[in-house]
Amino acid sequence: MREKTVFFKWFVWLDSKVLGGKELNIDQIVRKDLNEFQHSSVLVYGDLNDENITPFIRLHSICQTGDIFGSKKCDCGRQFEKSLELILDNGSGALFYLTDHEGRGIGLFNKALTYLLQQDGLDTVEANLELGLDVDRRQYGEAINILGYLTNRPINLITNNPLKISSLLESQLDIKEIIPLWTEASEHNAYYVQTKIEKTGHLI
Ligand SMILES: Nc1nc2c(ncn2[C@@H]2O[C@H](COP(=O)(O)OP(=O)(O)OP(=O)(O)O)[C@@H](O)[C@H]2O)c(=O)[nH]1
Repeated sequence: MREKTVFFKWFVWLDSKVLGGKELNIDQIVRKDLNEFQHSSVLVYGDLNDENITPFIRLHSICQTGDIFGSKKCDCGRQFEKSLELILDNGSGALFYLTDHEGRGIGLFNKALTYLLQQDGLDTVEANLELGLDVDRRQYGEAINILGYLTNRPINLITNNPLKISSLLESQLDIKEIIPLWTEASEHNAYYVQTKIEKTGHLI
């Protein structure tokens, strides 16, 4: 754990769909009840446009159980901490916290249902399928758009996920390097991590 205090810039955005597709001014926006919407946001460290540093970018999918409650069933919480450490060590970068990605896009309630199935021995992929849900329905377009406002420079992407990489490459982002993000496996998440490697093709 770091002792040093570090400063980030923090940005949150609003999808115009939430405003009924209308252009509203701030006075009109504050009077709307936006509480029912989960908003994603991004922490920015250093200067993303510094020509001497390629920023490290992490698109982190929300995981209430792992990131907030510290569940060891998955590796999400430790990945969150480690990606921030990588960004700090690099000197510039951004961590997007994507709130419509819970459970790889199936939502928290359905993720809880998959946990019940996993208790009966199904793996994390089989459990989604057993419920008739996609294995992964996450979209990255919103984060990619916001990243475009922050920088047009090449980036290094922190991930092991091949789907994430292909989505970003399809959107013409200039990715210089993929920064792997494995954390120490424990007896609690070994099956989860193994499933990521064997079934969803996460890169070793
Ligand atoms: N459906 C489902 N989702 C889970 C489960 N455990 C964690 N998640 C979600 O998985 C998402 C993270 O996906 P991961 O596969 O761990 O990692 P990734 O984002 O694909 O890849 P990296 O960029 O390498 O971290 C988060 O949204 C978690 O809420 C589970 O058992 N079932």
